[in-house]
Amino acid sequence: MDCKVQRARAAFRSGRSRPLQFRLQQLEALRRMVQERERDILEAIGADLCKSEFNAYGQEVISILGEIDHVLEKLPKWVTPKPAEKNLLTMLDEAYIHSEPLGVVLIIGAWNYPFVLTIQPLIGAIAAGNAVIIKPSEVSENTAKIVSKLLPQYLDQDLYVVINGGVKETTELLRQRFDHILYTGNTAVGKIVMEAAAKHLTPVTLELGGKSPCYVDKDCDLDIACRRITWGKYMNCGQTCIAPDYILCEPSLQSQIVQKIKETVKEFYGENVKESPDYERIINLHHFKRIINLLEGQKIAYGGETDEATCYIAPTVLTDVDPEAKVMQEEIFGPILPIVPVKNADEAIKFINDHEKPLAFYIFSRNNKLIKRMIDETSSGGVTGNDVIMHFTLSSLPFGGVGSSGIGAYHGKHSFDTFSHQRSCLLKSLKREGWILLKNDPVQPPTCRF
Ligand SMILES: NC(=O)c1ccc[n+]([C@@H]2O[C@H](COP(=O)([O-])OP(=O)(O)OC[C@H]3O[C@@H](n4cnc5c(N)ncnc54)[C@H](O)[C@@H]3O)[C@@H](O)[C@H]2O)c1
Ligand SMILES: CCCCCCCCCCCCCCCCCC=O
Repeated sequence: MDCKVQRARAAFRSGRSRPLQFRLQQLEALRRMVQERERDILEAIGADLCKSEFNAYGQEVISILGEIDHVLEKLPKWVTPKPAEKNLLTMLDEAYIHSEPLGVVLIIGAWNYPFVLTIQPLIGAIAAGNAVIIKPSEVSENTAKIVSKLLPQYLDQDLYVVINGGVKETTELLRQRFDHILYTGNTAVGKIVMEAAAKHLTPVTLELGGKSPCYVDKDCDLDIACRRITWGKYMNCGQTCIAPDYILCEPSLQSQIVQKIKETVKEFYGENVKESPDYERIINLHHFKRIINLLEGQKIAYGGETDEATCYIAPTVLTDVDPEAKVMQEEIFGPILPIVPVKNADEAIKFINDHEKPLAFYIFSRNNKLIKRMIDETSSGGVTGNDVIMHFTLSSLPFGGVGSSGIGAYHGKHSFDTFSHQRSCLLKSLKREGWILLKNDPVQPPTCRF
C-alpha cells in the first residue's frame, strides 16, 4: 500500500499531471471508459443494489457524463491565473491567483451510489492536476471491482490508483500522508478520517449524512409535492444521503399525504412493489435489521411489509410520529417516511433548528416568500424548493454539508477549487526603485524601504 501511494507521489512529482492538455486528455479517456464500458458498469451497480439498468444509468452514469462535459468545457478558463487587485505599493507589479494542484489526494467512496460517489470527486481531482488514490466502498463490491479493473485500462496507471479493501485496508491507508482527503460516508467514520488526517495536517472534505427535513406547506400543490417526495424518498430504497428523511406538516394534511403517496407508489412501481424492477433492496442484513428496528411502536399508515430473505422493505409512511421516537433519532437511510405534525412554518423552523444541521432541506409551497424565509431562518448543506434531490444534479451548485452533515463541498468548479491551492503570486517590477526609498533627511542617506 505504501508503495502504491509512493508511486503516485513520484508520478505527481514528475509534473505530468499538471499541463492542461494532459488533464483534458485524461478526462476524455474517463468519458470514453464510461461510454465504452457502460454495460459492465450498469451490471455491477445492478448487482450491488438490485438496481435496473435504467435507474443505474439515470442516477449514476448520466451525472458523470454531464460533469465530465462541464469540466472539459470550463477547465481552460479555471486554470487561467486570475489577476488580483493592486494597491499603491504594487501598482507597477503583477499580482495574480494561480490554482495549483495539491499533490496526492485520497478519495474514499460510499456504497449507496458507488460509481458516482467515487468517480465524480475523481473528475475534480484530475481537473485540478492531482495524483489520486481511489478507495471504493467494499460494501458495493461489484462496483469496486469494476472500477479497479477499468480505470487502469483508460487512465495513467501511476497517477490514478485504485485500492480496494475494508476497514483494515482503509485504516492502513489513512496512516499515509495525503495532501487532501475527500471522504463520503457516515459521520462516525468521518471523525476517524478527520483524526487520521489531523496527524499530517491534511485538509479534508467530509461528505456525511443526517436527517433531511421536508416541510409541506398547506398552501402547496399537494399532488406535485407527493409525487416528487415519493420519487426522492423511495429511489434506491431510501438509501440516498439527500432523501427527504421525514415530513413536517400541519396535522390535517397527514391523511391526504398518505393517500397521495400511496397512489404515486402504485403509479411508479405497480400493484406489487416487490415485483417491480424499479424498486431496489436494502444493501445488507445489518442495515435491514437496523431499519426494521426503527418501526417499533410506530403507527404505520401505509406499507410496512418486509422480507428478510431478500432485504425487502416496502415503501412505508408513518403518521403522528413523536419527535422523541427512535425513528427520529438517527438518519433512516431506508424507505420509511415519518410525518411529524407541526402547527405551522414557525414551529417547523424551530424543530429544524433544534436538531443537527441537515445535509438537505426541502420546502413545498406556492409562497416563494415563505420558502425564502425558511431558507433564511434555517441552515443545511443544500436546499431544493418544490422538489427533492435535484440540487445535486447542478454542477454549478456546491454539494456538501454543514455542521454535522459535512465539511467542504464539491461538484463542477467547486471540486476544482476543493482539490486546488489558491496560490497568491506577486511579481515585483525592478523599475523605479527610487520611488520606494524614504528620504527623511536631505543630508542623511536613505534609511527605509517599504
Ligand atoms: N454527503 C454525501 O454525499 C453522502 C453520500 C452518500 C452517503 N452519505 C452518507 O453516508 C452514510 C452511508 O454510508 P456508509 O458509511 O454506510 O458507507 P460505507 O460503509 O461504504 O463507508 C464509507 C467508506 O468508509 C470506509 N470505512 C468504513 N469504516 C471505516 C473505518 N472504521 N475506518 C476507515 N474507513 C472506514 C469504507 O471502507 C467506505 O469506503 C449515510 O449516513 C449517508 O447519508 C453521504
Ligand atoms: C435516462 C434517464 C434520465 C433520468 C434523469 C433523472 C435525473 C435524476 C438524477 C437523480 C440523481 C440522484 C443521485 C443522487 C446521489 C446522491 C448521493 C448521496 O447519496
